[in-house]
Amino acid sequence: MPVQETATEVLLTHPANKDTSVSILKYGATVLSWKLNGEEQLWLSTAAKVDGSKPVRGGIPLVFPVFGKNEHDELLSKLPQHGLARNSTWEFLGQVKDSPPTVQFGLNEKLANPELHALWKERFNLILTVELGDDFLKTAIEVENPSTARELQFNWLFHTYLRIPDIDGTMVSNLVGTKMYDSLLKETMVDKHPVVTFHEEFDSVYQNVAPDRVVQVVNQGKPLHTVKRVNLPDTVVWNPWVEKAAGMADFEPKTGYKQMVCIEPGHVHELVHLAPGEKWAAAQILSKDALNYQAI
Ligand SMILES: O=P(O)(O)OC[C@H]1O[C@H](O)[C@H](O)[C@@H](O)[C@@H]1O
Repeated sequence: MPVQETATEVLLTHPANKDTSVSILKYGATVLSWKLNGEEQLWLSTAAKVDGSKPVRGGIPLVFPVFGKNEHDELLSKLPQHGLARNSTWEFLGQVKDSPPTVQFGLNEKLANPELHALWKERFNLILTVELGDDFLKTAIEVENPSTARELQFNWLFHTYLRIPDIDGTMVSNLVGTKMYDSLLKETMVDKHPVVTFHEEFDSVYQNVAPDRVVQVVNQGKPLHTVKRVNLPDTVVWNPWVEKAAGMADFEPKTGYKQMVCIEPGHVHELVHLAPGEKWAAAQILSKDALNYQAI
């Protein structure tokens, strides 16, 4: 059975390879696991809540309509960090394609977590499409503004926790020369490092990354993850390191920061402005490609 649904999750198995699968929690429409030929590609905290009591720590949480905390926008500033999509239960819309197996989930203002929607009373229709290829995982989002009168303003981001063997010896490529906002220093600069490496907490928003730049996570010279973006200009890179991991109750094991790096394609530096009746679409594609140094 390529698609199995339980009360809380949807599991897709590739018809040509039973060891390639993806599981999605209806809460947050959060991808919890993506196995490629039996090998897990995503990091999920062993203390992650999957009972709907809080957003999932790991996998691919969905960030909408605000990334981080917005201090300026009159409407968005009332929402908690990262908005309401990751803490709302989405509707499973079913399978839309057999090959590769593809499913959809939907969220709108009626289904959204009512306490959070009360803080941001906009109308919206979201459709998440998850496609399990034999060598890739594609997550695509469509946002519709159903209002006939009001513009919809939002951020979107796929908060992807990638699994790595060790943060030492791991680097992230193809971001050199890109303007970045260092969220820890609260400074904007151009990253001149040929690759990103990790020695302490790292939290930066790379802005307007050229659309053809393919971000790769490389460990000991071996390309582990390739992240492609469709209509997502920004990329957040995050590793919490020792102290931040220690401060998160749902982050376990505490040494787990060594086994993960978040590469988060999004539209977060600026808001998307969506006119009444209009749609906006974007996607992330994860794969394991050969090394491709586009910029050093
Ligand atoms: O703890 P959360 O609300 O899930 O946020 C986790 C992280 O998300 C993003 O990567 C931000 O850039 C970080 O500043 C934040 O700490």
